[in-house]
Amino acid sequence: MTALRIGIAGINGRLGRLCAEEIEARGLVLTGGLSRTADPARRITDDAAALARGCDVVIDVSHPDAIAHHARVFAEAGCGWVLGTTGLDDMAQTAVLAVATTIPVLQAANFAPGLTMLLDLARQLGAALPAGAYDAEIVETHHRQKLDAPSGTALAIGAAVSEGRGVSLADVKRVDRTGRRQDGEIGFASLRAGQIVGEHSLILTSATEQITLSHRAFDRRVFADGAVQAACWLAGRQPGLYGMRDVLGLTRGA
Ligand SMILES: NC(=O)C1=CN([C@@H]2O[C@H](COP(=O)(O)OP(=O)(O)OC[C@H]3O[C@@H](n4cnc5c(N)ncnc54)[C@H](OP(=O)(O)O)[C@@H]3O)[C@@H](O)[C@H]2O)C=CC1
Ligand SMILES: O=C(O)C1=N[C@H](C(=O)O)C[C@H](O)C1
Repeated sequence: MTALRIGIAGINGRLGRLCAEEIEARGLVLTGGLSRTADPARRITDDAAALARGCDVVIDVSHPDAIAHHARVFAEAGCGWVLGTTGLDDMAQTAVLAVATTIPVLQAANFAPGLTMLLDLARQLGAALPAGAYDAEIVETHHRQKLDAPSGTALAIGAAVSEGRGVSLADVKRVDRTGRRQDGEIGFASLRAGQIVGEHSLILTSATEQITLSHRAFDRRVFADGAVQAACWLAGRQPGLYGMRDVLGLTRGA
């Protein structure tokens, strides 16, 4: 059996570097990386197509502006795509969905297992606690270098609550909190400070009680570990769009 060949788009970034370490720690083959600055001595190319041709799976933790291009060239190369980059605009997200008919794509705003579980719980709470009685607010806190807001994870939590409520997040999402709160809104607040790795809370408040689901990542390795686990799981799968719950073998709960 030949060893799984994994590449990393965004290999010089905070998470990309840790994914490289995790691949090597597991004895897997790190084929190379993608950066805007090639470094052949470290097997780093600036050509996404060249990287993809030599890989079974590419872990993508790069930048939203690169995603539409990656979609095109990874589909041409026929490699698997573990996509953790967040902050995608509608065009990039549409490109991701389109190539998932050609190659296996695993998209996850958050590779941590605990957060994957939290999404299921958020959907259940959304379904159980009526929008007219329970106000949903999502608070996320990250390091000062983070580019996108709300975080991809916060949006995924909002989407899970919306799904439970049978509505589309786009119709109820509120980031600008000027004005009176309307029933059914899902509000987002983003804090940026220091080197905080990533914290998310979903707060549901009625007139008489409050329930909070919280997750705190205090070591970025939780994401690197999940990303590499996802790459191993994705290799050789049929084309399609997958998520971390598939990797964890979670079945749809009530
Ligand atoms: N799914 C998950 O669990 C997680 C997802 N993330 C997401 O992963 C992404 C990367 O995060 P992080 O590692 O902290 O970010 P970094 O900024 O540290 O790394 C991103 C890398 O992408 C490259 N890059 C920057 N701009 C561009 C561009 N315009 N086109 C192509 N490449 C570019 C840079 O490398 P170079 O200069 O070498 O080109 C940079 O090192 C973010 O979207 C973040 O939200 C982060 C943590 C967890
Ligand atoms: O940029 C980060 O750091 C993180 N980004 C992801 C997101 O936007 O949700 C996941 C994690 O919270 C860290």
